[in-house]
Amino acid sequence: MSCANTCGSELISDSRAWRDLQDHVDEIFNLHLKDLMQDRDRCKSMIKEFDGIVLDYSRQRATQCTFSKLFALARQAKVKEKIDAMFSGVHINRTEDRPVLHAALRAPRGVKIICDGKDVVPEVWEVLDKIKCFSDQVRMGSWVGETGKVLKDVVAIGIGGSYLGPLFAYTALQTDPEAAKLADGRRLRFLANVDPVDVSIAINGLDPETTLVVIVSKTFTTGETMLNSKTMKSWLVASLGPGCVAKHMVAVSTNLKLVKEFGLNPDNAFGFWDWVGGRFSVCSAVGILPLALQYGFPKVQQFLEGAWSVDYHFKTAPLEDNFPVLLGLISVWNVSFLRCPARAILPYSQALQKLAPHIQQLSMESNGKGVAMDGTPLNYHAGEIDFGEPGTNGQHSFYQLIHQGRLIPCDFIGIIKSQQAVNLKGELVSNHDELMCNFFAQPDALAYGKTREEARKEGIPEELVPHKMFTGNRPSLSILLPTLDAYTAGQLLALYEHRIAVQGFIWGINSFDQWGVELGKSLATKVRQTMNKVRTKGECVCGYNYSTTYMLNRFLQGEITLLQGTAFLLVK
Ligand SMILES: O=P(O)(O)OC[C@H]1O[C@H](O)[C@H](O)[C@@H](O)[C@@H]1O
Repeated sequence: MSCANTCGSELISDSRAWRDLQDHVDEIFNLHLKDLMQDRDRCKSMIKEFDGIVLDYSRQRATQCTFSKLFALARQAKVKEKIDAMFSGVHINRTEDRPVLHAALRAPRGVKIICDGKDVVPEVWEVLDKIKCFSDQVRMGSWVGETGKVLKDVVAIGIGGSYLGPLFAYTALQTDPEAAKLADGRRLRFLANVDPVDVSIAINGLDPETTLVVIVSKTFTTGETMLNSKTMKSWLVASLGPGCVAKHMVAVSTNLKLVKEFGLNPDNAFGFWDWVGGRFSVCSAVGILPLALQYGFPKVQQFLEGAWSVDYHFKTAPLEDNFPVLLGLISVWNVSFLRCPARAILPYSQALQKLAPHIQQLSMESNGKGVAMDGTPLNYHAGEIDFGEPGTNGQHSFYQLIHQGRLIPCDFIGIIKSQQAVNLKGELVSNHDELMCNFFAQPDALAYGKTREEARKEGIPEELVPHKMFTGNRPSLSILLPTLDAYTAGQLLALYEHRIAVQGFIWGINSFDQWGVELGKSLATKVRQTMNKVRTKGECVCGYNYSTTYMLNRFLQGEITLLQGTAFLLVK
């Protein structure tokens, strides 16, 4: 029974557009991609270009009729109206009563984006101008450390949305020749995990005299970031004295009160706003400050321009030509109708190695929800499991499952002109062409497969035929970018950000909160108190179930065993 009948609430699954798609699934299950790919007109209608990006979604298990039905679903879910509401500063993050305006972070000067009666773009540029000024000073050596040395190394402390997006962008530009030149002599490290091992990796080879620490935390309360910040502060102070903090530590946060309480000068803080969700904050000071310190502000501005190009397209293009809408609809089709549990993100570029980890948070934290906006439990799955690796590494790892195991729609991302050209004499193709051969081969291998007859024709022994045949009919889409630079990295970021929002708009969920991460955090607080009492007062572990009590005791006693073991070794 649909919820509409029991509690007066409408889920998208109650709509005719949804049921129409459900009825259409069997028709699609009877078709094979190898046949669909014969239809040139169909393929032609499923290849689109926008601002240098080529999107080919002809290898989706879908016909033109499927897409008409998907557009009807988008209209039913009021996707266009929701996009407009987002760009107009409506509080679409209803559970937190906040607007969702990360697009305003990359709006060019002069564009007006009104939020609660106020144009937010001038405030955005005030912070960007401050970042430009500060990063120029540090890079040019007019802002120096406690002992007068240039601060050539940066450690950016932050986790989740205050880490993954900036890391993606940093890595994408690291091997871009122009960006690399701008970063010459500088190092940017990220410190996310509260694991002391991560601290030791972050500071390995760094000198406190030449290191600037940037604390990045939207709330300035995240346990991991706060402990790492204190650890880094003590590392700096131990060698440079307490007065060094003003020159060696700055912060990015929406909570400037807590920044001050931490002991930082508010002048050394770069603000942003509640209307920027953590995982959507790459284009705020969260990403822009560390990236500008590494690559210089003008380079990072190109990243903002690339993202804005997609923002503007998303806001203005009709549904049928709108890349994020198309991508979002494809994912809804695969998850909710073809029942695919996951999505593989497969960039054929080593520089995009941190794309999948960023999308994991962006997508799974946004759409991993069980109730609709009004609290009604969903009777369909929202969200998917995102994972991926750069090609061809993934091919030698998990592609087996994608070719012969589970049905996993794949995003293939290719680059026309590599950041690094290597052309060896005597080789059939250049190294980048070699990489891209795989980008072109894999989608067809997945779509066409290999029949029993084809396997037999190859002379494969009969008993091995079932093992060496491929069912095919496995969906993928391909995105081809002209090059990988700051601009296209920004485009790619915005494409995924908006695609994920579209999925949430259709599923009727709130993609902009993340209450699901809270429960584990609050239980950890209880464990922290227990650990402290056991270690400092010798109290016993109590108030937990048998399993947790056992494991906690084992952990707490383990240290003693280890110490005894060490002592034994010493005695020996
Ligand atoms: O930026 P912060 O406030 O430190 O938050 C860092 C991260 O922690 C939380 O647990 C959330 O799940 C993330 O969405 C957030 O990005």
